Amino acid sequence: MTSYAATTASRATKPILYSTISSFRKFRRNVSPTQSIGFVPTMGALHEGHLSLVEKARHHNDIVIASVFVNPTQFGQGEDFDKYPRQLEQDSELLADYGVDHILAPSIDDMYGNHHATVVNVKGFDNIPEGLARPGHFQGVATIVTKLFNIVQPTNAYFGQKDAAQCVLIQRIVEDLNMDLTVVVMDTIRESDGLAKSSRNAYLTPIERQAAPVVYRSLQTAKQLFDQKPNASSAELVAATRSVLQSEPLVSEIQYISIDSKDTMQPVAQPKAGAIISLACKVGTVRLIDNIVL
Ligand SMILES: Nc1ncnc2c1ncn2[C@@H]1O[C@H](COP(=O)(O)OP(=O)(O)OP(=O)(O)O)[C@@H](O)[C@H]1O
Ligand SMILES: CC(C)(CO)[C@@H](O)C(=O)[O-]
Ligand code: BAL
Repeated sequence: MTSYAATTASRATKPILYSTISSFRKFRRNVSPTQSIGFVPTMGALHEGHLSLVEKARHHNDIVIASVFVNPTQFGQGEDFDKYPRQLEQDSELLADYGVDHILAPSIDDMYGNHHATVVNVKGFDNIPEGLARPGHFQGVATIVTKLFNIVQPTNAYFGQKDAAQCVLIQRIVEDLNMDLTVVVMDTIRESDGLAKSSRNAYLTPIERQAAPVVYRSLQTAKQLFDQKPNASSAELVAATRSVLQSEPLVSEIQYISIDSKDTMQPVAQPKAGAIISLACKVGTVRLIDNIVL
């Protein structure tokens, strides 16, 4: 990452934290239409992946807004909603260092109330591999992101390629619902050993953490095979990826390995350059996802 944080370490103004949608709206109504707003939605527990989005937003907008909201509707039964790390104070300090102007962190009650009945459902996403692995997840994401866009009304919104299907989903919503904003997708930020940064990496035990880079290594193996043999089928590339994952005893479950169109995230049998290979697996009990572009 570049050194924006270092140059702003002594930034005079701290971000303003809004814990209610109505207090945020009072501020938002007074923003001049000539000012651009960069928006970074997050679930908190921030790391350099999130901060790369903030950094980009800071460089390209007059005002930068981040949201911190652990959205219950995108977690399925038995998933980690309850234990998802929550550390708003520490996140606010990081966002201050990176030059964020405003933080929206509403409660679940404020966001959903008692009578919430509207959902946003983008056709097809229940049937892609990540949608099948997490039933209801994409409806939850589509609904909360639409709500956040309505509240924040950003000029530009920033998302990470690590959640590849989420990026395609959000681009679809913006186009289909004629939203007047630009979606910017940023590369996945990795640890030095290749593991994609993720808030959920904190769940890994030290020994699982040592094993976890196998995820990225397995994807790189597929990419190398594709580079050597551009007519390789998806089945061949998936088999190569699977065999690397299976060589690591701490990989306890492979949920899917899939090669998908970059525009729709629908699986393709014969990949072309630009297709995305993505996977979800468990290292110990921790579910990790990752992808790379072929
Ligand atoms: N390593 C990363 N590089 C770039 N962007 C990232 C990275 N990790 C997360 N993001 C992006 O940050 C935004 C907020 O993601 P989120 O708060 O879910 O973080 P996360 O670390 O992916 O958490 P999780 O553990 O839930 O996967 C999303 O747009 C996501 O794609
Ligand atoms: C976009 C998002 C903030 C919606 O809750 C979440 O899915 C995430 O953090 O990627
Ligand atoms: N990073 C995507 C949010 C989720 O896993 O629920």
